[in-house]
Amino acid sequence: MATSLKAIKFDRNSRSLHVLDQLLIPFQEKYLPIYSISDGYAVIKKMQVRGAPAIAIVGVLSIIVELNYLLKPQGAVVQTYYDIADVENFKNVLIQRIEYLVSSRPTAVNLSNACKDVVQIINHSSTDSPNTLLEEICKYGTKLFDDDLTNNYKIGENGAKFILDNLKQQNYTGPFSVLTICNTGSLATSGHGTALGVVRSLWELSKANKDTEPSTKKSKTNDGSAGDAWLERVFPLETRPYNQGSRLTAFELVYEKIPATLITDNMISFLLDSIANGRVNQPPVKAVIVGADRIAKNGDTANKIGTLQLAKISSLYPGILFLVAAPTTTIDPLCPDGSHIVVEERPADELRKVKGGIRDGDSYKIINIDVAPNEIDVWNPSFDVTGHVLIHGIVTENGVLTKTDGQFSI
Ligand SMILES: CSC[C@H]1O[C@H](OP(=O)(O)O)[C@H](O)[C@@H]1O
Repeated sequence: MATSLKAIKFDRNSRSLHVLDQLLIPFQEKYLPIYSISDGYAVIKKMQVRGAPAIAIVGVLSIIVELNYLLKPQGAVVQTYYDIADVENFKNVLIQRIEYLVSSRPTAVNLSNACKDVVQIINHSSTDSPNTLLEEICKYGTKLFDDDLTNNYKIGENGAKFILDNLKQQNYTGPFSVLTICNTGSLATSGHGTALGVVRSLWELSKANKDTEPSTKKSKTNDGSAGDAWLERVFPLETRPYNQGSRLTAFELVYEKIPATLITDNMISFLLDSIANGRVNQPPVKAVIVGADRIAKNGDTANKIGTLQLAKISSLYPGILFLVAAPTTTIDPLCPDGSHIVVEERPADELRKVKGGIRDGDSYKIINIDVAPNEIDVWNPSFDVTGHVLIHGIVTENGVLTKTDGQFSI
């Protein structure tokens, strides 16, 4: 299978949108055309597209492709939602369809923030021309896409330097490992990633420490002096029940040739114990880097289910940084703390069944298999909320937020 890592393909001339069906990764690479807000809702709801930044981008681009088609002669004939001749009706119906889009996944704030921005554009636009409104929304959507990629590289560098600087302050030298959960890479964003973007940048930045003699070290930490530690291995968690870790993050790490060892979500404690007592001969874990779907004003963070457990366990091991990596668009200043975050619950069958691939020649056939009795009740929260007390830093494109007297000032 090709190793394309682009989750989203948007042609800015034709304004056509295609998304990678992530339910099929790593077994098949298939791009799905998106023609409308309804298509955007469907791929986000089904998690064919997932990742807080990616769903915001696809959401806004689906608005653009809907309007772009609707405002063409052939589109006007088949559309059934809008009365283009009545601008107020047009705007009101468009806002209603955007509100429907936001309901696809309630926890990640990026989608609702981006859609709020588009509604602002609609409500404050001075134009009565749907075509002019389309151009205004298109300008916003392409900037959202471009800014996400730019921000991810900044997040990556800020996080990598923070980790290396922290290790230098600990006088730690040599190889180290990191843990991560879910998928927060190119498949969850416009590219590079957030937490996995920190891993990518850490791999590049610290490689210099591994490859050169102390006297000629090139890698720089925040204080500008050469660092003496380097990333040796990544431990991605499988991340049941959707398996973003085993299917998506493992795929990205193999693609990047970054050494990685996949573990199940229930191996965290034994891995950390086994490294500490020498049962497992791997470099010590010195950082846990996770993504975010919504960061409250006090730093409490909603992220993939399993993140809270990872934070609690790693807090028992001295010297392990627990970092959240996310663009500032994931911060919700209107949410005072984690108790106010709505946690999406997903369909029971996503836990009772597992999707996998059966080799079929040089390709795979996708199958669903039952892994639990159909009659069993299921609780399937897609996220959990990690208290700010367990978080050492929040890595953003503007720098790393840290606590003073135990409190974040966001
Ligand atoms: C940079 S992705 C942020 C966030 O989104 C993922 O959730 P999902 O796969 O359900 O969309 C996961 O929680 C990531 O940490």
